[in-house]
Amino acid sequence: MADILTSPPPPENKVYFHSGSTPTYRLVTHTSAPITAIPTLDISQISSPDPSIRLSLAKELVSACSSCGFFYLTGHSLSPQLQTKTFDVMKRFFDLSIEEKMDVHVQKNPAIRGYEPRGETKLDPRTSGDIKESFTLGDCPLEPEQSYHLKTGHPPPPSLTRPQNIWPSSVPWFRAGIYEYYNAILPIAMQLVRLLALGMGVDEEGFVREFFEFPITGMRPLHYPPVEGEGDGEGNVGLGAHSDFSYLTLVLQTPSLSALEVLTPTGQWISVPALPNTLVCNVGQYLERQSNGRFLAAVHRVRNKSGEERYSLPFFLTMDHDADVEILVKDGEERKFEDFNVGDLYIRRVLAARGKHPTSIKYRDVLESEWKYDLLLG
Ligand SMILES: O=C(O)CCC(=O)C(=O)O
Ligand SMILES: [Fe+2]
Repeated sequence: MADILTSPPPPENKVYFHSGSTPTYRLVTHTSAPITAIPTLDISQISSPDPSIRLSLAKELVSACSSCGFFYLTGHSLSPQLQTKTFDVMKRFFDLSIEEKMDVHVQKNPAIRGYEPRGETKLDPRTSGDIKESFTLGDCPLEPEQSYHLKTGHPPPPSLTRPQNIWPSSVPWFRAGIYEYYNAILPIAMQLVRLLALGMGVDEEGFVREFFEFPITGMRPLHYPPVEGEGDGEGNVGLGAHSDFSYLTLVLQTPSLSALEVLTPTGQWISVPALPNTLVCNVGQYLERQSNGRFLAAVHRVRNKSGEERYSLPFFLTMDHDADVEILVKDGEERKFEDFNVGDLYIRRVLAARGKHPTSIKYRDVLESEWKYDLLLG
């Protein structure tokens, strides 16, 4: 079945963006009232013994995911100290010399993770490249910080012979600092998953067991230098318009700067300024699919016109790479997506998004239907 987002575009009322592989567009609707700001979900009462409080949070979350696909998250357990320390760690990393950073360049890692300098990616083809630098890491059963054995009850697969992340060995504080944040944000993302399950009317425990035992995760420290100009064309896009290749994304951004912009369902770009002690969260393509399009993988971009250096840290939660996902089609609803295997979909998107990487080149002549998540392991 054709993916609704990649079938031939109608003549007007559409916005183009990058979805990880093929050029994609989204129709602009004119039916709902315009959204001028994203909603806020305050989860400070998430552990309340009163089930009605959790249920009402779950309903708020479902409403945020279906109305705009983006929301602010407050009342979470990330301490202000950890947030400050994490920004410090990111700044120190990006302040290293380009030679030191290129030592962990993404091309040196078969698992397609590592450092990417300014201008190397181009999510919007009209630009000369995204004006940001980044460092990508992700799930790895071999890295002790991720407690694979504890989470799954079994040791890492013996076929896995080397770690999937690469780390700059001369600056151990970077790995330590990034993992401190990773291990604080993952449980918050899982709190949202449980709320979503409750909100969608499925059994929470079963949902987590089936899809989130040792999920695909990604984290990407980002540095955006300031850019000039009003237009969204060449030269001034930090990160081009895209929807996320995740289930849920939680972003920490430099406090008090405005740079992130979200495309509302009615087609307006709205600013999502950083608020103190507040995360920005969004629905990714996996959740959009699983929910049969009821939840929106909202399109967003970054333009840092603040005149200051901006740092941000998205945490991308996906699902277990071996999970088979059935689309939750409601009675009377038209099915919009095919059921899918998480790892197969993931690898297709990753290879397409990094076409010049040695791993992508190696598998270029292999049938796409034969690509498996294991490509990243080996
Ligand atoms: O920098 C940000 O605020 C957002 C980053 C983002 O959208 C991404 O990495 O997918
Ligand atoms: Fe994104």
